[in-house]
Amino acid sequence: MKVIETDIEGLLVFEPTPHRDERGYFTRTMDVSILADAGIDPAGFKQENQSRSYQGVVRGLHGRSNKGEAKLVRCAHGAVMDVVVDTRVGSPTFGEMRTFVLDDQVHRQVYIPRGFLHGYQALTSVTDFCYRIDDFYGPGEDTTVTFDDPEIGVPWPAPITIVSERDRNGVSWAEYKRYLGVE
Ligand SMILES: Cc1cn([C@H]2C[C@H](O)[C@@H](COP(=O)(O)OP(=O)(O)O[C@H]3O[C@@H](C)C(=O)[C@@H](O)[C@H]3O)O2)c(=O)[nH]c1=O
Repeated sequence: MKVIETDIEGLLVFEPTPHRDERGYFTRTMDVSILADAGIDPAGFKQENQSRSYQGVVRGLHGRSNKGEAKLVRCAHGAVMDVVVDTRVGSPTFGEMRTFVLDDQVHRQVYIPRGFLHGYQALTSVTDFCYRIDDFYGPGEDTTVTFDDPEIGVPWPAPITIVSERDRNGVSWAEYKRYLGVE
């Protein structure tokens, strides 16, 4: 499993080595020693979640108030375009967005530290997305910035088919920055 640092502090990509044969494939999806070497406490994860999305579905951009929530995300079936936005006040990359294609071929995972917005678009007819989070679900702490905020400008690669009510009612990035005490 390769650990790839990105140009955003703390944002890491994990790239396993899948073994393919006539039956299908085998891949490791988590290794506590590799996580620990990368500075991530594997015991810190409290929940693992899985969601299924149909082609074109967009989820996000989601954040969490108070201390935030770190995530280790991957696409178990199909493909997504994953997107993160650094919302850590004082970070040199505050407000910057990065995107990653995650799929069931390369099996890359992204570790998203606390203090980011996160979202993704399903690119395949049936898309299963799995992620660990380092805190228990806190519905009262959900925050949502609108997926189509023009200032953030996420380059969603496919026609958008379904967006939840929560996500349709997200706030603008300008409003979120005011909430963070920026600008
Ligand atoms: C995330 C979550 C949702 N739920 C419930 C709440 C609701 O009834 C239903 C669907 O929730 P949501 O619409 O918020 O699900 P979803 O839009 O998939 O939310 C997720 O989006 C991606 C982009 C993330 O980054 C995740 O952290 C999470 O926010 O599941 C839980 O019970 N536990 C959880 O941990």
